Amino acid sequence: MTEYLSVKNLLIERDDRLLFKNLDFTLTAGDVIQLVGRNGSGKTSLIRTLLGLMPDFDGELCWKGKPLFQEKDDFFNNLLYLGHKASIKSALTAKENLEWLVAPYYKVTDEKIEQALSEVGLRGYEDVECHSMSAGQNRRVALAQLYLLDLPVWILDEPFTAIDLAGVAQLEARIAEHAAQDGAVILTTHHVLEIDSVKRVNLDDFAPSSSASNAGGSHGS
Ligand SMILES: Nc1ncnc2c1ncn2[C@@H]1O[C@H](COP(=O)(O)OP(=O)(O)OP(=O)(O)O)[C@@H](O)[C@H]1O
Repeated sequence: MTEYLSVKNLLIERDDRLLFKNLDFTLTAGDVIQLVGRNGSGKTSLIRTLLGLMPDFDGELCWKGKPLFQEKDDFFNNLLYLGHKASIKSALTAKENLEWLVAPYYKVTDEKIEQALSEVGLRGYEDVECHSMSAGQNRRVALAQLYLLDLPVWILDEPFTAIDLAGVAQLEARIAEHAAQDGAVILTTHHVLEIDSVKRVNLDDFAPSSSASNAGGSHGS
């Protein structure tokens, strides 16, 4: 099984305030890791650190066993990242947004985009400008990337935001399907996920006052 990411003895501070320390986990093919923790515990900060956007940290981050930032081209070539904002341009149509979002990877056909939009419940919305769609529909346009891009590692920050119950169930099914096909997923959400064998990493366990953090850490599943 490919070991994609490993996080060893990670410590992150923001504005001189310790968020967590002694954090350890690995992301292997087939894994779904749910980052949990109270508001402000550092879930997004951890994701930003993995993406290289917060370079001040202590600890070791590896991609396929080698230092992550030496391997960042391979990492980014294998990564689908969806941030907690949907990253949708309101002046563009659903189809134009998806063309723009997948352009760094490859050119997709209109048919593939239509299929992906149909998967997220937006059949017939291809040529609708996103400013005239709801928040949940905008999120669904972004989520259509999960049906378009063939990338093994997904990092999804609050992907369920604004999504209705049926959409949540469908997204959970897509995540489980990806993992079953040897993909790997890290996501943040406050939802209780209906996905078998999801591993939970609770950042509260690694917060400064926590005994796990002081004792060297562990992660639950
Ligand atoms: N833009 C920022 N500049 C400085 N500090 C920030 C910024 N955003 C967040 N922080 C600090 O970093 C800490 C961690 O924030 P982060 O967004 O990583 O938490 P989170 O676990 O993702 O929270 P939530 O569950 O509310 O999304 C917060 O307690 C906050 O004090």
